[in-house]
Amino acid sequence: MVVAELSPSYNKTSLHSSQLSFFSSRLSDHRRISLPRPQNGRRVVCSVASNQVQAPSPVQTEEAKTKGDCYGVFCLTYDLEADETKSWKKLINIAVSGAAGMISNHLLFKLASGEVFGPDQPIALKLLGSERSLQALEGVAMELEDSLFPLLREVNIGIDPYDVFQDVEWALLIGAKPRGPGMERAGLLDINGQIFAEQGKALNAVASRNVKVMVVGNPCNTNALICLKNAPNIPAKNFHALTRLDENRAKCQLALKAGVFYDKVSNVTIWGNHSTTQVPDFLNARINGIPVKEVINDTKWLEEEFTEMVQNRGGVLIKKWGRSSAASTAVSIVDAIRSLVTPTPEGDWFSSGVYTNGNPYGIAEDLVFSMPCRSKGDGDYEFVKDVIFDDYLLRRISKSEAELLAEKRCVAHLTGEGIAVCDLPEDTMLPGEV
Ligand SMILES: NC(=O)C1=CN([C@@H]2O[C@H](COP(=O)(O)OP(=O)(O)OC[C@H]3O[C@@H](n4cnc5c(N)ncnc54)[C@H](OP(=O)(O)O)[C@@H]3O)[C@@H](O)[C@H]2O)C=CC1
Ligand SMILES: O=C([O-])CC(=O)C(=O)O
Repeated sequence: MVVAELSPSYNKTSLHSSQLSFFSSRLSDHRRISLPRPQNGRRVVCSVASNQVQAPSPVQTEEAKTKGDCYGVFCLTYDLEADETKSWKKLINIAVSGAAGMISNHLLFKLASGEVFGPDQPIALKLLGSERSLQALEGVAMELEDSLFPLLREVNIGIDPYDVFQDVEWALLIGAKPRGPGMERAGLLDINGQIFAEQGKALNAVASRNVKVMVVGNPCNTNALICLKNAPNIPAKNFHALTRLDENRAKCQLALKAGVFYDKVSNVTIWGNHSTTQVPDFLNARINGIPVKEVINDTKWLEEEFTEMVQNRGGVLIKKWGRSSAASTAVSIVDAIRSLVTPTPEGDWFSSGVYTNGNPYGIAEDLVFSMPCRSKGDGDYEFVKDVIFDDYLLRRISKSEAELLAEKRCVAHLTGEGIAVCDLPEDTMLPGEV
């Protein structure tokens, strides 16, 4: 009996799910919770169907028949085709790791509301946690249930990336160990690198072949590099390290200095690593379409105060707030995804940490480096060609490049490139560590 194998947390979730009778008649719902493999290796997949009136009849579909260890009502699958969802797009699967963490707590609700992928895009959320967070993940799933999001068609929680990443079209990799007091950057690179090596392998094995991967967990550039190296069957171009928060921070500071609202600031690139060596580019940035240096006639402020303010913004916020940026990070993940699924406005661009092979800027190949990108809105992107450089910008970019090359040597054991040599030029900080 499957029921006998289930943990108390399972029962709690299933009970709760049955309370979904408030769901409108239009919203036939189908949710799954995949729990860790029990000791005997049998996987439990539970789906919970909920409806109030005129519900489509539950049917034993092929999928249901193959569910194996399902029990009673959890084996039922509703026929979504029979539902009033014909004007909706095909459901997409989105995995989120660190789903019980602070950033996810903001992000998941934005994803489920339609704010990210649009009001006609139903989604399935696949939440990846760990033994320590499984119960918290159930709490997250309960809050998602209680929010009655029409577009949220499935929620699946699990701790095995090979289950959770099955067929995902987007993987938002947020979970990572925070750097604790006294921990060297090399130690963080190794611990988190192992998480991302494992997740890269899992994506390679079971995700959609064109999955787009957004790495948020720090140190995100090198984590993204490790992840893509462990996923050779997925195009390296599909991996991103989140530097959009840095871009947003830079836009805010430029707007403040110029006395304009921040929607007037465009063409802001963050170059390099998501660390204190990152380079917010004021040379190519524009305010009201005019080069920033013509609007803010204060090179010393731009080179020193502005640059350091952006580089250190995360740390200053932690000192005030007592925890790292979570809401604004979630907003920036939304921005980063939307920049890939909607066409970039004419003449503008966005920053993302992407694979350097084929870049037109002379940046060393085989790194994940933040650069200016443009998208047609098809999930893909291209490098921006019309950017200019001066000595200051090149010098700063080289410093961030050197840091990422050193980080790469430090994780060679995780990228299949031999023995790691960890000789970091200086123990640089994450933006939140300063
Ligand atoms: N790129 C960017 O711009 C930014 C990146 N970040 C980074 O995003 C990540 C997540 O931040 P946030 O959501 O605030 O963090 P939280 O601490 O709230 O959540 C992090 C999650 O990471 C998971 N985790 C994975 N491995 C470990 C481990 N060994 N020890 C502890 N937790 C682990 C935990 O989930 P579980 O137990 O389920 O695995 C935890 O819920 C961090 O790495 C942070 O530095 C933050 C802000 C900006
Ligand atoms: O260091 C952290 O965890 C937070 C971070 O990346 C940021 O605020 O940019």
